[in-house]
This record gives sequence, structure tokens and C-alpha cells, in this order.
Amino acid sequence: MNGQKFTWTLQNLVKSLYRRVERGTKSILMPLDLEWGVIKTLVGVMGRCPNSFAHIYGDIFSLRRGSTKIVYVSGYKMVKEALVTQVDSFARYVTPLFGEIYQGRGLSFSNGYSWRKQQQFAVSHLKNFGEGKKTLEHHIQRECHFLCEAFKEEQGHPFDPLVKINNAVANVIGTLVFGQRYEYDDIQFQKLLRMSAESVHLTGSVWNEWYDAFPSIMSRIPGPHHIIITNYRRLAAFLKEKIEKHKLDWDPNEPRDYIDTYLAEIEKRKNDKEARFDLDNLAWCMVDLFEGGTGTTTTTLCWALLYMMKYPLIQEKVQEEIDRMIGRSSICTLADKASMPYTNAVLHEVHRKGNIVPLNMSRVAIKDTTLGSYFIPKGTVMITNLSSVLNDKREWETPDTFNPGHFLDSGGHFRRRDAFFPFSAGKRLCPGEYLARAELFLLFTILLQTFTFCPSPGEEPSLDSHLGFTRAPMPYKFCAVPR
Ligand code: HEM
Repeated sequence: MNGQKFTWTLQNLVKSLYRRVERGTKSILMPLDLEWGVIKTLVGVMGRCPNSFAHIYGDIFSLRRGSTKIVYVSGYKMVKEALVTQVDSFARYVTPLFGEIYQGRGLSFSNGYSWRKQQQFAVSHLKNFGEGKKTLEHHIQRECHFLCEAFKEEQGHPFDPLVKINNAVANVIGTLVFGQRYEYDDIQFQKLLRMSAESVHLTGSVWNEWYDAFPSIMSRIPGPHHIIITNYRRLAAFLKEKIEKHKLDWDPNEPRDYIDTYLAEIEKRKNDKEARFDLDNLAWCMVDLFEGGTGTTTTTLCWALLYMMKYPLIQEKVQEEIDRMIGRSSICTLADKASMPYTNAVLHEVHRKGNIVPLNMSRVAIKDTTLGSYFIPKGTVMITNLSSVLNDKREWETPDTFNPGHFLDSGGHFRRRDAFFPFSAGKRLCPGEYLARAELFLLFTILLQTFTFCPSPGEEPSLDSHLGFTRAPMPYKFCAVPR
């Protein structure tokens, strides 16, 4: 069968699936009951967005993956009810694949008392890290300097910024977690970053879906799903080496990073076994912080620079505000954000349109509950569609347009918006939000203070994306022209 005929056959298959649903394949639980694995495969092959199901079937419908029922929740009001109002009815859904990898350790795939204690500890470290000249702000500013130097080396010629940005962002989280940064041409570190990006990409692929639907079969047959497991274990091994080195010259009175403060916490919580402060858990929390903190922030900054290239007038307005509030040679600080409403609004709009975690991380109902007017039995998996919140026509004036005005009032002051959920919401929201926002503000502002970003000659910037676990722009090149 040639490619065109194959696509045509798949299109007809999707249409017939739609027809089957339109005729009303009633589920006991919800109005819609489809095979999620089939849908995901078709979505992957044909690039269809699962949001279209919400347009047809409303803010709550259900799907099936193997024997697992999945409730799919869309729209600001319903997602908020699920994540915030009914927060105690749901916990993190630990998929079979990630259950196998994490075994209850770390931050992302644990629950209950141990998760709460580990999460509180991580959030506090990420917010209050460092003193004097070794603050979070200082580390980010230093990394901005290295990134600007690396961009300058390109001398205004077209280049793909992804590797340099990814390395800079990984260095910030690396400094906070294990006290070390790497040069942008370090081959071993680049290999580790590629491995980490590959895992994130494969996590959003159908292989992960099929593993979750049929774990005992998939664990026995070869395929890219095994790469996810191997890559996570390699990353954990790399981080365990850092822990071992730290133990050799650890001084509890002079904590250098997350490892040092965690080692002290292990001592402090010796009698609180349930909180699980131990060396093994430390390594897996580090995996979560490193993995969670690198790809997401990198992708958001790549979107930000792409939007600036696409909309040069917006870029000019940001630069005008930078010149007015900071000047060309002073170093931007976090305190500057309060007096830069336009730049702040542009970054918020980048988060909204970038929409980098479209389907959030899944939950599971831990008791019988009711959402909207639907009964959801204990054990049902729930996906909250953050994409539908960030594009909800009932909340945003021009949801389909990149419009920083969404975050500005009529006087040009910054205004918060209720439906701004890129980091999710409720008590399980992203623990790295503060760090990510600090990093993005400083990196974005310092880059635009130093350069103007233009498309490669003769090329029109494209806003096309590719979907793994995160939604990232297609690889692109630009010219960073010194100002
Ligand atoms: C633009 C940047 C980022 C975005 C958009 C983002 C978004 C998210 C989202 C949507 C979740 C799922 C929350 C939920 O289940 O309700 C999440 C979880 C998580 N994020 Fe982020 N994140 C970002 C940056 C970071 C950074 C910098 C770190 C680490 C320093 C981080 C670490 C984590 C971890 C560990 C989790 C799992 C938390 C848990 O299960 O309790 N993220 N993030």
C-alpha cells in the first residue's frame, strides 16, 4: 500500500470511529467509551488533536485503555474542580511503566505521606537556595552570561539554539541539585541530555500507551519502551555517583546544594521512616528534579524566542521596555520583573500558547466521587486537559492568537488570569514553578537585552510543533544579531 492510500484508509477508519460514537456507543460510566490506545495511535499517525473529542462530547468523557477506564476532563471550570476543589479525591496515577521504574520512590510517582514530605522539602530548597553571592539569582545570571557568549560565537549566522539552551538550563538545575555545571561542548553531558530528552519524547509515544495497556505482554517484547527504562536507570546511576562523591567531603554546616541539605535531612528524620528520607530516594528525587526541570524550561524558552522571531513588533516592544527599565549594560535582576509588565505579559502568553504539557500528569480516583454530574468510581484514571484550559474560549478573549494583551489591563499593568494553568493547579502542581519562572524571566530578558532574534535569510518561522510528553516547537534556526 502506498503512503497516500495508507493515510486515506486511516482517515476512513477515524471517520467510521467517529460515526460509531455519534450513533452513541453508550458506556455505563460516560457518554463516550473508546479504545485509547487506538486513538493515540491514530493521533500519532495522523497528527489529530485529542481536543477535538472534547469539542464533540463535552468537558467530561471517558476512554478505555486495555482494561483501564480513563476520564478525560476539559475546560477551565471542570479542570479546576478536578484539580483544586476535589483535590482529596485523586492521587497521582502510577502507570505500570513508571511503577516499574520508580517503585514508589521520588517525587513524580509517589503518593501519601512520603510524597508530601519529599515535595515540601524540594519546594523549600528550590525557593530558598543559597546565600550571599551564591543565590539562585546569581547562578542563573552567571549561566545567562555563558549562554550569551555561546550565542555571540555564532557571529549573527543562522544556528539551531536548542543544544546550547538545553545545556544552560540543565546547568542551572545541576548547580542547585549537585553543585556542578558543564561546558556546552562536554560530550558526556551532551549524551546524558540527549538520553533524557529521548525518554521524555518516548513517554508521550504510543509505546508507553501500549505498555500501560498490556504491561505483561509489553515487558516481554522488544521495543523503544525498554529505552525509557534503561535511560531512567542510567540517569539515576549518574546522579548516584554525585551522591557518593558528596558523601566524601560533606560538611553539614556548609550545604552546597540539594544533596548536602538532603543528607542533613536524612540524619534529622532518622525516626520518621515513613517519610523515606534515604539515599535511594534522594537519587530518584534528583532524577525528577533534573528531568522535570530541564526539558520543560528549555522548550518554553525555545517557544519564547520563536515567538519573538515570528512577531518582531512584540520583540521590539520588549526590548524598548528593557532599555527603559534596565538599560543595555546593567544586569537584570528578579526585582526588575515588577516594573516590566509588558515583558512579564509576553512570557505569560508564551506559557499559554506554548502549552507545553497539554495533557498534564494523570491522576487516579482514590474514592468514589462525582465530577460535574458524572459518577466516577474509585480506581478510575483521570486526565486533565491543560491545553483546553489555556485555550478555553470562555476564558480568553482571543485564544487562538499570540496576544500579550491577555495579561495586561487597559492601563498597561500586568493582570493575573484565573485560567493560567501551564504548571497545573492544586496541591500537586509543579514544584519547580518558582525556579522555572525565575529562570525564564532572567534568561529571556538578558537574551533580548543582548540580541535581536531574526529568521534565517529567506525563511518564514513556523509555529508547528511535535508532541512527546511535552509539546515542543519543530527544530528551527535563527540569527542572534548583537544589539
Ligand atoms: C516551564 C517550565 C515547567 C512547566 C510548564 C512545568 C509543568 C509541570 C506540570 C504541568 C506538572 C504536572 C503537575 C500535576 O500533576 O498537576 C509538573 C510536575 C512536576 N514538575 Fe514541572 N514544569 C516546569 C518546570 C519544572 C522545573 C524547573 C522543575 C524542577 C526543578 C520541575 C519539576 C517537576 C516535578 C518534580 C513534577 C512532579 C511533581 C509531583 O508529582 O508532585 N518542573 N510540571
